[in-house]
Amino acid sequence: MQKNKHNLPPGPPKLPIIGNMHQLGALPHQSLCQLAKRYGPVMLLHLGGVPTLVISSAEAARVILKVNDLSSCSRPLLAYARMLSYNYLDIGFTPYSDYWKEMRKICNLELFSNKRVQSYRSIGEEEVDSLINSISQSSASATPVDLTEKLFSLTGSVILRIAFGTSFQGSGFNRHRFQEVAHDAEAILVGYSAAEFVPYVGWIIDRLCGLHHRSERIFHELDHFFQKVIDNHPSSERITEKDHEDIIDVLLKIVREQTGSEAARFSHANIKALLMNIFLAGVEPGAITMIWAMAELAKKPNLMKKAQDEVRYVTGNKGKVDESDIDQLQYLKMIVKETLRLHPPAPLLIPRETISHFKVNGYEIYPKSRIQINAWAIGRDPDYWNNPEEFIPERFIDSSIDFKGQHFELLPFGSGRRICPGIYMATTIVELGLANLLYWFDWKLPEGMTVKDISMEEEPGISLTVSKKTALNLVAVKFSAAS
Ligand code: HEM
Repeated sequence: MQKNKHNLPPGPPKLPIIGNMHQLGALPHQSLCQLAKRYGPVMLLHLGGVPTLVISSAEAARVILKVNDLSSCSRPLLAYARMLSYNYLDIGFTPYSDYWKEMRKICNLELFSNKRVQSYRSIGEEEVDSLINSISQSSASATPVDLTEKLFSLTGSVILRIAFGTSFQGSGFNRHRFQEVAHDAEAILVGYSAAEFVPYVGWIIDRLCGLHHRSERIFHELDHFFQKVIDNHPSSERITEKDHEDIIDVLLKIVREQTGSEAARFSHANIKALLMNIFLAGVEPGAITMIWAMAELAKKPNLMKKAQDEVRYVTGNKGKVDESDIDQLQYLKMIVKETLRLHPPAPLLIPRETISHFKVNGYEIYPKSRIQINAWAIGRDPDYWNNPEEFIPERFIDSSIDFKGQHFELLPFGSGRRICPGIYMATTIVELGLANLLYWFDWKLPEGMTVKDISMEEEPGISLTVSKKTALNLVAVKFSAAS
């Protein structure tokens, strides 16, 4: 197929069968960033038999995600996404189609609108309160707090209540297993399976390596959980007895209200496919962002102090940071932006596939090309950022740059038609969580540790999201004016 194509982007020479797979390393976004220094910001690799364009500059990302948004807004059919998305009935992994447009409309209007996120507000506040209470207990005994565990628990509890109307106790998952399943499912979704990249025999390799079996196990575990929570949902008459609708209530209502030719178009399988996306997107990326932010601040106590002064000044002696304070926390918002610049939780976004032909940087991009945008590399590009490796929230003072998809040097949520629809929901919980951690406690390093000992290494492995490799343990000292 490549033979009749001309003026393709440059890229490293490939090996038979595996192509450039061996060059991805344990942290593909980092290896690809290095390769881009040699071959340029529009680079062509072969992952097994699949030609893949890797984009590593803000300008090339703009040409793809804005100028050619419609041409580049599909998704490739990933081998294991088929299973986990109920045969592409979801929104995140389904190719561009009328079905995707319908699902996206439901997300934008019904599930993640500002109004809907506001209606979840009390859940976020209650879960943050219980996080603060549990940290207070460790603080009383001066034992280090495992913030990694606590923050995954926070996002897990919030998403369980908002989406599934349940809690850890009711879900049948313990907190550890919940996080493990989310992580495994993400790795399976975009992990480089042999079925994907090795023609004809790839599926045999996956079976021999146990990947196929592992995927089936995760799928059945989640499917069982989704079915159970759907079955436990009240009938239409009883919804009004609840103080708020969760996402399953909203989706069941859509199923019930289908009429005429629409009837049965949207069924339990569609709901479960969407729940799969919400489960995966809702738990890991938010927790990862808060963990990196706290690690960066623990490394720079002067910045931590500045953020604490701000939140304590704005909150005064109310004894609680609530969402109405968050708009005034300008420095905290800069910290979140800076964290997402250096540590985008999905460093290569979600792969795209082109629908029609266009050009980038003079190279021809053909239909059905796979595209990976390296948001991690773009966030560290010295052409756009001064001292790009340094954590400097102040760089956003007097800057209009944000992460809502209009500034291509900062793309943690992607851009264009496929931009993350959960941005508002995600930033709401990240800002609320961080503001409370900074308000209620001073954070110290465990006995014998110095700032140099805080590891900023990333967890190796091929997955949709990349987290901090080691748990973040800090000692919480209750701030006296807050007690
Ligand atoms: C810090 C938190 C989050 C980050 C960094 C993040 C990042 C992303 C990225 C990079 C994409 C792909 C965008 C593209 O292809 O251009 C995406 C898509 C998506 N995100 Fe998020 N996300 C976050 C939180 C959430 C939350 C809380 C939800 C909902 C509960 C959510 C739901 C989705 C969905 C459904 C898609 C697929 C959209 C589509 O393909 O049309 N995300 N997200």
